[in-house]
Amino acid sequence: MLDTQPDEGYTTADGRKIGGVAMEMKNITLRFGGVVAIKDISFDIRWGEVRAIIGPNGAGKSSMLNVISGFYNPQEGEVIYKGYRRPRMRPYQVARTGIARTFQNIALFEGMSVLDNIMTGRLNHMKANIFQQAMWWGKAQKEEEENREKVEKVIDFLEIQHIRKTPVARLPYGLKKRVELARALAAEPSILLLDEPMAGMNVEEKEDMCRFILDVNDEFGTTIVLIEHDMGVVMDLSDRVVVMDYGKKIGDGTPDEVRNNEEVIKAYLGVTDD
Ligand SMILES: Nc1ncnc2c1ncn2[C@@H]1O[C@H](COP(=O)(O)OP(=O)(O)OP(=O)(O)O)[C@@H](O)[C@H]1O
Repeated sequence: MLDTQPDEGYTTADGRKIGGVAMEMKNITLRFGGVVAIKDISFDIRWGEVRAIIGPNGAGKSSMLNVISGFYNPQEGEVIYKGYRRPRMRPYQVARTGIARTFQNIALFEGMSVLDNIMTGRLNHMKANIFQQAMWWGKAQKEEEENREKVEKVIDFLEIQHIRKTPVARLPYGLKKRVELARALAAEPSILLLDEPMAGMNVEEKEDMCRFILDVNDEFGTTIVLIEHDMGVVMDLSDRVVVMDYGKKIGDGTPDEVRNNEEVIKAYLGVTDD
């Protein structure tokens, strides 16, 4: 059943067109035993948007990303995706609906090359069965070529040609994070979820990552939902920001609106009276 009507979206201050609602989180509550990680939170994500989720440690941000990616199913509330209520799904099923993610702690195959790691991002696009793959028959061969082509495009885009054969274990932290982004992008997602993409990076690595995130959004029109602690980064990158605190939503709006929200200032930005 259609729960949301498509609407026109809006135009950002810098002239980018943001589309209608892609996903709506409606009254989401998520509990772990006695701990309420998310309390009755609602917000939406629009096509083409860079949407940030911020908040202090333990606010429930990762839990929210895990609800979006299907890793957790909330006890209460609904996820409306593309106008339809999403049934309970497992993460791989959600991935097939065009949602890819990166993790707070890098989750790559350390012993495998960069190229092979990124190829695993194409798994959802592989349809040929094992027998066809083993025999290298038509369909499997064509599929393999297509997958390689897509992966090479991502490698070029993220400027990691020089390390394509390097085992991930040998890479510095910033490049590992970029490879993780590459693997998520190889899935050609409509919505990309980034859990603290800049965490642990030095200034230069952060600048690179910011540029790549904006380029992905611009070039492929990918909708991006990101959790980030660096407020400068959040304010620079995001079109709209959801602010969480102790599992509740305490703010939602443009970076400027959020920056000037009294509750947010008190709870999160920690501005003192002097
Ligand atoms: N798998 C789990 N089992 C039990 N409690 C959990 C689980 N995952 C999260 N929590 C609890 O839910 C609350 C929200 O945690 P969550 O990791 O979502 O917060 P966060 O805002 O992402 O924090 P951080 O910024 O530190 O990553 C915390 O109290 C946390 O201890």
